Amino acid sequence: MRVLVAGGAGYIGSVVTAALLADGHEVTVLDDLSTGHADAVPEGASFAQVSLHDSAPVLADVRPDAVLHFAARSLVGASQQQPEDYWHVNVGGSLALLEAMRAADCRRIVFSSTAATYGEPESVPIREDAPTRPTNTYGATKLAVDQMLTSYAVAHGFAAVSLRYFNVAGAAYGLGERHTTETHLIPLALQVAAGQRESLTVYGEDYPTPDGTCIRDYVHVEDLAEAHLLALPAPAAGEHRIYNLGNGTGFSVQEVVDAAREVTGHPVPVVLGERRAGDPAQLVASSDRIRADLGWAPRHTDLVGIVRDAWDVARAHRVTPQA
Ligand SMILES: NC(=O)c1ccc[n+]([C@@H]2O[C@H](COP(=O)([O-])OP(=O)(O)OC[C@H]3O[C@@H](n4cnc5c(N)ncnc54)[C@H](O)[C@@H]3O)[C@@H](O)[C@H]2O)c1
Ligand SMILES: O=c1ccn([C@@H]2O[C@H](COP(=O)(O)OP(=O)(O)O[C@H]3O[C@H](CO)[C@H](O)[C@H](O)[C@H]3O)[C@@H](O)[C@H]2O)c(=O)[nH]1
Repeated sequence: MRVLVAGGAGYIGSVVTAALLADGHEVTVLDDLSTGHADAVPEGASFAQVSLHDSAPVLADVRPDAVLHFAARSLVGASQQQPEDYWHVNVGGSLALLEAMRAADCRRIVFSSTAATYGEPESVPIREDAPTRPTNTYGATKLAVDQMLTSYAVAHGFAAVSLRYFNVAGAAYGLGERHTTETHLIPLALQVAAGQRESLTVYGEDYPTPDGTCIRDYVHVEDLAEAHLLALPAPAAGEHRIYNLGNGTGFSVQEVVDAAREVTGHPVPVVLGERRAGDPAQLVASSDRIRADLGWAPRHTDLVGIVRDAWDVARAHRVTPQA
């Protein structure tokens, strides 16, 4: 297929671009480099430094068979401070992209949705038929795009898949997480291990979990890439599917810190902090639907292995020069 990857210079988009190329697809990356890196675009992909809002000429020129849409603002805290930026990029940008697709007669799309569309869960593991009650603007904007896709499928014959990622982690194809503003637990713990930060603040130790710290579902980015390859041809015209993507197992913040110590062999000093607003005690996905429909099965489910892959690539990028 000829595929356009919006946001392919970012963490997940670059890994999926590499997987698409390895699978024999022709790839054009569209990215404004607002949080991505030009050198993350894998060799073999064409690159257009263009915003979602100005994507029409690129779509008209490339005439892709399908679009994979990763481009977004995705910091939960910032979404509460600057909601306008999140509605503009995530919703306005996605609408511009869908209209550019329609004009170029491309109606197949896989979209990066999120566990944040569910909000505080009533029960875990979380299934796709759970209520969607986002507790922050980021989750609300992603849910709005999911709904946009449903209506484009019904009205305009789009074949669409929303993949609701839980906590994406690890590295593949030499590509890992390199966010200038890093808020995610695993890269932060590894920066502490590398001596780039003094300590890691653990946001709360009094949750109703076995060790008192929050439990999350860390899914390896390589397993996520595999899910995109399976999802791409799956829906028929007029169909919008929604799939959760998680590891199936939850790990606590304390277990992540222990894994970071084990993998790196360095101390990871920890400071106990307040709970972070809006953090549910436990978020774990049921990925039964994508397993049943598409035969997806995560292969890199071991936490130490996930942390090791992240560490190896971070070191190779000299993000952790002391290591
Ligand atoms: N990392 C996670 O754990 C996680 C979890 C759930 C969902 N997601 C979603 O997955 C997607 C990828 O996440 P990531 O961690 O790789 O983020 P990232 O910031 O590394 O990648 C996003 C990419 O989109 C680009 N971009 C942003 N706005 C753009 C615009 N207006 N026009 C063109 N390009 C634009 C950025 O430059 C960047 O390269 C996002 O949509 C995010 O919301 C991520
Ligand atoms: O310095 C830190 C950073 C994180 N945490 C804790 O570690 C866990 C994981 O936090 P992350 O920030 O790495 O990830 P989140 O679970 O907050 O966010 C993830 O899930 C969200 C849905 O709730 C969104 O989908 C988001 O994009 C995705 O990264 C949380 O319990 C958090 O409180 C700490 O204790 N200290």
